[in-house]
Amino acid sequence: MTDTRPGRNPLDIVAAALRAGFDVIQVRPEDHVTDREAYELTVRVLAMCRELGRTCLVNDRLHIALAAGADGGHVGADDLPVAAARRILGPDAILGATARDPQTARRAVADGASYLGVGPAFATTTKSGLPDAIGPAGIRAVAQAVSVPVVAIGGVTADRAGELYAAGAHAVAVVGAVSGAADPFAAAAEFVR
Ligand SMILES: Cc1ncc(COP(=O)(O)OP(=O)(O)O)c(N)n1
Ligand SMILES: Cc1nc(C(=O)O)sc1CCOP(=O)(O)O
Ligand SMILES: [Mg+2]
Repeated sequence: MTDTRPGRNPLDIVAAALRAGFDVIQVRPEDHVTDREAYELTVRVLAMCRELGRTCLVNDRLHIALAAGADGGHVGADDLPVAAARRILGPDAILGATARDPQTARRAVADGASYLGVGPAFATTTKSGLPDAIGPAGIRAVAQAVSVPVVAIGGVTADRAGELYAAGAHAVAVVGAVSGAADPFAAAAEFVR
């Protein structure tokens, strides 16, 4: 996931992550990023993904996903409802939804989510206001409740990703462990390894 916090260079990090073998990039423009900036970032990330046959999603701002021609988007509890997001993106787009418990997860899938972002797996400093970490057990509870892929998110490091896969995660999503690394390519490669 892109890191648009001040002082970060999201495009360089995305390039390193793609070079290391990441399959999916989610463009996640934070609130201070204008729509114009978010669109321009998405267009550039999408071009990098297309060149390598990887997938590009846009968080929250589905109009930008559509305008740029991205592969889909992601919504959470404060965003458009999943069913509305599905109507906007159409039947074939990838649509992720945040779910922290089995009941929310089942509802999101019924409303059209094609994968679920589940967390926070572990404590994170990247996003504030989150509930307590749910750990591998929380990931497992959701993974057992649905048949769509579960993406574990929140405080994920390469060292701890294995616990999440063992709990049923199909993938992990990461910001800080790659973006904040001294060598983002090496950090991303460690995840892939
Ligand atoms: C893969 C994935 N999982 C969860 C989220 C979080 O979405 P949300 O709860 O809407 O919070 P923001 O990312 O919008 O701040 C995500 N983006 N991606
Ligand atoms: C954006 C986001 N959403 C979360 C959730 O639990 O919904 S955790 C999170 C932050 C992910 O960043 P990092 O890999 O640096 O912890
Ligand atoms: Mg959101």
